[in-house]
Parts: sequence; C-alpha cells; structure tokens
Amino acid sequence: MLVIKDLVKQYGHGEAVLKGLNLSVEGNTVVSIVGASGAGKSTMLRCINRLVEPTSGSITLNGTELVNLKGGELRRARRKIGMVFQGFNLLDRLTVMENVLAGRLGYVNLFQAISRRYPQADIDRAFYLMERVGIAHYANKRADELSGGERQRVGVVRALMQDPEVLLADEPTASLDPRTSEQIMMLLQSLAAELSLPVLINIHNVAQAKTYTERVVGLRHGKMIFDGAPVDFNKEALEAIYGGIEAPDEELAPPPPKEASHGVS
Ligand SMILES: Nc1ncnc2c1ncn2[C@@H]1O[C@H](COP(=O)(O)OP(=O)(O)OP(=O)(O)O)[C@@H](O)[C@H]1O
Repeated sequence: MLVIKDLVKQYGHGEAVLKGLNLSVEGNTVVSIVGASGAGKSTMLRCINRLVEPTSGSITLNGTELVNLKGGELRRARRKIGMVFQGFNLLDRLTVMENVLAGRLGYVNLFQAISRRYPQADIDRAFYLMERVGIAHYANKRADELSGGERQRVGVVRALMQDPEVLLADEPTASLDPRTSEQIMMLLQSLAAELSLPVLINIHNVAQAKTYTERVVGLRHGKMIFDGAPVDFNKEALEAIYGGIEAPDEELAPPPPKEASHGVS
C-alpha cells in the first residue's frame, strides 16, 4: 500500500508546487493523475521514487518510509518502485533483452552487472513478461528498431523486472498514437490485476483516464481537487481542475475491445 501524507514540494525559494497532498493507493488499483501542465503531477510521482526530494511530508510503501532514506536503503527501496516514462528511456543500442534485464540491475552484484551475466531465473522471468506483452520475438532486436508502442512495452517489462510493489507511469502514452495509447493503457490495467500491483499513471488525456483507470485524482496548482471514480468525474470536476487553464478532450473514448490475455500486438 502506498500512503502519501501532507506531501509538500518547493523548488528553491518559489511557491510550493505540491501543497500538502494526501493519497492512499492499495491493492491493484489503477489510479490516473490528471491536471493541467504544471499542476505538479510529475513532481508527485518523482517524489515517490525520490528522483525529486520532498520538502516535507511522508510517503510510505508497504510500511517503509521513503522520505529521508539514503544510500543503500534508498537503493533497496527504489527497487520496489517501477517507473515507466513518456520517452521510454531505453538504451537504444542495446537489445530488447538487455534493456529488459536492466530492470534487474538493482538486484545483481557488480560483476554480474558489468559482465551482464544475469541469473537464469531473471532471464526466464524476462521471457515470460516479454511473451506476456507480445515482444518476446524482438528479444534480440535493437531497441531503436522498434515502434513506439513496442518500445513502451519494453519500458513496462523493464519496470516489472524490478519486481515492484508499485508502478509509476509518467505520461506513458503521450508519445504514442491514440490506438497504441489505448493498448498501453489496457495493458497497464490488466497487468495491475494480474500482478496485484497498484499503478499510478500521470495522463493528460482525460477520456483515457476515465476509460482505463478505476480512480481519478485531479490536481490543480499542487492541490488535490478531485479523488473519485471515473463516473463521478463530471463537468464540474473538469472545470475545477482545468477551468480557465486549458480545455482537454472531454469526449469519452469508445469502450475498449477486450484485450487478449496473452500476446498483445
Ligand atoms: N526541477 C525543477 N526546478 C524548478 N521548478 C520545477 C522543476 N521541476 C518542475 N518545476 C515546476 O514545478 C511545477 C510543477 O511541474 P510538474 O512537471 O510537476 O507539473 P506537471 O503537472 O507534471 O506538468 P506537465 O503535465 O506539463 O508535465 C511547474 O511550475 C514546473 O515549472
């Protein structure tokens, strides 16, 4: 369970960009975080994995306080936090398998990491997950030979290789076309259920947030303005979050086709 309490982040001496956030996410809930540009969505996710230092507040993951962890303790805690990025963050010249196995770097010793000698169990897990998301046949291809959607699947598998207790996705579909975006959202949704993993997804597309996640959190100027079910995310909520800032697409995407449980293309 991820529990955020009174989270404040102030960069330098400016106004705080997170102004006392409180959020609990448990089980295999998939939560979307929406809000206008600059609302603090990325800052919030990055505070969780400590890519950004919180100014004050508490973030616990299954009982471990993440704020103020240092050195080895921080590295160990970070292994439990998978992250999926908008720009995929793959090593282009390495193969898909090498990128995927990079998710195990926090677990293997220095010799194994340098020589890229991973335990057989890691390789087996990599194949299982690549198979699951439909990229196993690309295992030996260079990452830069893949399409955007395929690259994001590599990013997802790499994050899952960490054996995470929570998965964070920072605008995972923003670089993808609409159809591929929907496939990635469906994939995150089904993986959360299969792996009993809470997932937090920063997303600009309100329609996709409402369609593919079961809880929507809306931020405005670093404050939580909405936290509820998609069905309750109405025009008032939309106005409260975006009013006077921007007009996101309000149209709900058509219902998703049911995803096959294996080999998503
Ligand atoms: N490293 C930084 N130093 C100073 N200010 C920052 C830094 N990172 C973000 N900010 C500021 O913090 C505020 C929140 O930014 P953040 O990226 O968290 O918002 P966001 O909701 O994720 O926006 P977007 O949807 O555009 O990614 C913005 O005003 C931004 O300029």
